[in-house]
Amino acid sequence: RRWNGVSSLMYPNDYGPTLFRDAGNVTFDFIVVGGGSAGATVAARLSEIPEWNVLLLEAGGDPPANTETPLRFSDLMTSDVDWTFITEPEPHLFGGLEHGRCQVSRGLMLGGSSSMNAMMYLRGTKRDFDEWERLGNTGWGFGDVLPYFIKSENFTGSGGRWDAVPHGRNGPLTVSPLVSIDPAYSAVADGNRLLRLAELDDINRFAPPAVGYGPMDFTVRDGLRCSTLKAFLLPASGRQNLFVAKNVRVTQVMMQRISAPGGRNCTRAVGVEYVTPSGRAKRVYASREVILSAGVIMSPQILMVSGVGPAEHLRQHGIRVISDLPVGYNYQDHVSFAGLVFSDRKNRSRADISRESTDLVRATLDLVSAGIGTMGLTNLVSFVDTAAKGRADIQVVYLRFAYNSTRNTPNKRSRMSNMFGYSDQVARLYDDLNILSDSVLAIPINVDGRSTGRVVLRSGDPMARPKIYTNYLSHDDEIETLLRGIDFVVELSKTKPMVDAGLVLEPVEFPDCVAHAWGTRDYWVCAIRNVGTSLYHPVGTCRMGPACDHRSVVDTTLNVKGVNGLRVIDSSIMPKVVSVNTNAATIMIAEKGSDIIKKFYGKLL
Ligand SMILES: Cc1cc2nc3c(=O)[nH]c(=O)nc-3n(C[C@H](O)[C@H](O)[C@H](O)COP(=O)(O)OP(=O)(O)OC[C@H]3O[C@@H](n4cnc5c(N)ncnc54)[C@H](O)[C@@H]3O)c2cc1C
Repeated sequence: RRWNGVSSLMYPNDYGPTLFRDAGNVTFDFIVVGGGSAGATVAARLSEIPEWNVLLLEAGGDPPANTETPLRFSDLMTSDVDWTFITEPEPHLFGGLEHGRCQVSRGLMLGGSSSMNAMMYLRGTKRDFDEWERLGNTGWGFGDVLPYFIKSENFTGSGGRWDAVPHGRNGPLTVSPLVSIDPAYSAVADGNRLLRLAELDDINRFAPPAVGYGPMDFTVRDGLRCSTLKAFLLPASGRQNLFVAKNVRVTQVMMQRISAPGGRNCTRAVGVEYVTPSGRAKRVYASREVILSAGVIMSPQILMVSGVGPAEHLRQHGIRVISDLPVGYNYQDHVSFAGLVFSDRKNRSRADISRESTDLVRATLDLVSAGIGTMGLTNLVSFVDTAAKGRADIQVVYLRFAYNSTRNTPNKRSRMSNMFGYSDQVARLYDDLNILSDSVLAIPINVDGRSTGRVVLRSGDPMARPKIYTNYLSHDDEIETLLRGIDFVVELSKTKPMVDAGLVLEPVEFPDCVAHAWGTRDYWVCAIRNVGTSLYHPVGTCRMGPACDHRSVVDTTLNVKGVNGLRVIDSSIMPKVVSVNTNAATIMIAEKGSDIIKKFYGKLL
């Protein structure tokens, strides 16, 4: 076992070397592919059944120590533990992003994206899950999924924050209300109130629907990140029946034609092929099931190279078709606009700015070392109903960048390029402001989008990265929603608390949009298309649906249609993206998926 430098964690043993020696002779009951938000949870839950042997194969290794400190989460982006997928160029999009493409970060390590995300714990609304049910997914309505959110959760809030209806205390996933000492917190909150937003003390309380502003809860334990690795996998890793192999890239699911009773033939998943860290191809077998939890990009890729996907597309790449399914379609995400930058205390002397900024960073990090959770200003969120639909269509998150910090990153690229995929030219606009004072970004996110994109194979080679077409903003009303989100932030900038606090909205002019005057509608439309980007919530590429639904890949028990012994359990099964960040809903899917499997084999107590 290996010690983690920041906390006293010991990561699971690497079963890989033993597996590579014995492969061919070993069969497991279940093979779980990918140890991310979903996969780590599924592997841990299935291994609760002592007579099941569970093998977890993860392409990455242990998370580095800097994954632990919440405020440092953006250091991980585009690092060695990020897959850093890049989309294809698309007309009218991404002009201000590097190479005209959009970055899609995903964790490449145990815990997957839960080891690199911003830890915001938001579940989604009642309406989100009732919509899944309305689409034919019986058993996935709000009343069905709520118990699984509660089952996971160890909510640390007390006093007025404890509410036994939506929250749980007995689960492994620590969810904590955080503390912020950032002075901008109250200015932004007071500004929100003046814009007639209600103050919410618990955004995961589902009635009434969350429209308003308030503090978020985070997957943070004692001031440090609580990934699914930490919550689920580590406590289970002493079990004799759970085997975790690291740095193992699964390339394909192995299928076998079998004769079923009654003379019917069917196809069954019998194991996986994988590549060892030294590049050798190997096989390992599963007697019961293979479970794909490789996430929204890689689960569809593995399916397609294994013969499960759109028939014509597979044939184009010379792949024999086993089940003709719409794998890779229904790519859904939340488009965000990080082009609204406030300078903080710019009118002060440079020496004062530098000292105050350093003091705030130090005091905030001292909270972490005292075991107190903080994400600074990021603790705060707004959900705005910009079109009076009775539900939020815009989420606004607020991020502070300390004075002269955006250029100081581990990989020497601007933090703006690492976080948002900005081109050097665009990132420089932010860096130039940041050497004058702290910067505060208010980022409107469209949580009510309709566009769907697609993940397709680049080639039949399983090691090739798939192509991603986002198709963002293909409906005009999606631009309108973001425009109203921008309006909200512009109005916020004019409120007295913001003005008094010295938070000044800067006229950041993106080079491709200088034909329009900053602040005009035409300017914002141009800017949205130019630098509008992912906030890393893509889902949906192995869509769940009822048996008769030709748009879906898995049924409501998460079985891949047309193949026995193969399920997908991760964020890719969402039929529709939830209207908030996607980690909590993914963990819920993993919890419910694990119970579905236990029930199928008569093991659910
Ligand atoms: C930078 C960032 C910030 C985010 N912030 C938030 C937030 O604050 N709150 C929130 O709710 N959501 C957030 N999200 C989104 C959320 O983390 C994801 O929706 C969620 O983690 C997805 O879970 P998953 O299990 O589907 O995939 P992942 O967690 O990505 O797991 C997939 C795993 O499979 C492994 N894998 C892939 N291919 C293979 C293969 N061929 N062989 C073996 N292993 C493989 C990967 O390495 C990875 O470990 C963020 C995401 C990112 C990237």
